Amino acid sequence: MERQEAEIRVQTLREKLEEYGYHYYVLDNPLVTDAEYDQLMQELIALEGEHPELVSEDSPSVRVGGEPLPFFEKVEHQIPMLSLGNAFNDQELRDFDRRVRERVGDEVTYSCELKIDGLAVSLTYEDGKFVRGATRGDGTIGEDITNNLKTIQAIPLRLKQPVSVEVRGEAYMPKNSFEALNVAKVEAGEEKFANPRNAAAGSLRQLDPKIAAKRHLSIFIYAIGNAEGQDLASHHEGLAFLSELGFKVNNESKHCPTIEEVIDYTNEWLEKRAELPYEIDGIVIKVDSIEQQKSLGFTAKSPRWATAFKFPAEEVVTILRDIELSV
Ligand SMILES: CC(C)(CNC(=O)c1ccc(Oc2ccccc2)cc1)c1ccc2c(N)nc(N)nc2n1
Repeated sequence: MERQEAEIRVQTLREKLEEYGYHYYVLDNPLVTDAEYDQLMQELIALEGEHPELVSEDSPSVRVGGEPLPFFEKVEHQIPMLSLGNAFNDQELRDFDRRVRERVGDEVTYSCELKIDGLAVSLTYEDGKFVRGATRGDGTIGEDITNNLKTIQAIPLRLKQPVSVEVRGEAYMPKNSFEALNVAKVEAGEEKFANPRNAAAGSLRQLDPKIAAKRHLSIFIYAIGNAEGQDLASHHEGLAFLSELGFKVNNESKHCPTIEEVIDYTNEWLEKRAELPYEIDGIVIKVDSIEQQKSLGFTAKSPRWATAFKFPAEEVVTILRDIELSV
């Protein structure tokens, strides 16, 4: 195929793969079969191999992973990745609500989200292009794992709007990928991973992105770092904005007008968590109003306007349920 024709075909393939990838990995709603997707990807990789001058760093082909790195560079988060305070029972949730009301008054509503049991990462986009991804690290300094994150199909290489934004999310390994990986580990005589969180962290710490590419990781985006730049009034508007940009946002989040509804939501998901295709270790509760978030501010390392309601480890709940059933 001569160059001009190849250039047009490469562009067409990129657009198709980007659209198909978005529907399959972000919307969980495939437009084509895996075989058709893989066939188009192999055609793109072959054409880029014949015409190296056509390769660009935001081509979908980078998702199969490039060359291994000797080590990971350190990177400083422009906006710190803060941690969350914890609540372990309903009373501690009511205490959180009381402290919030003491500062902002009684007109407060909450946004509740599933707390995905994975690895917190930060993604930086310039003019809509994915330019850097990093681990949380100590909240200020993380490790540059851009090449590994590019292999996560749910991470857009190009946003639907050419905005410069820094977002945070939880990279995770779905339960079925975790089970399959551990079967392969046992067959290879290797040590199994203890849980999907360790498996996701271990995959993203690989210096060879071709290994990360085979681990079928995914991600849910849950915060805009430089939210100051956007004129968003509420947290749930922020989540809608992230979704409009093309990010995968968890759709189980719920707007809860009162702390009693927050408590109902935590009980609902403590019961339903086993049905989810990924592991969660709790619920994150955030004051929904950005203005109220600003007046609540932060402690040394956490927002006063958010907390995490922690669930007991999943296997413990399973054993307890078995005991209850047996008596
Ligand atoms: C609330 C926040 C801590 C994110 N927010 C931030 O990291 C953050 C960081 C600086 C901010 O503003 C500052 C800017 C400059 C200096 C200090 C703060 C605001 C928010 C958080 C942490 C973990 C989460 C998790 N595991 N799951 C979900 N679903 N949500 C989560 N949300």
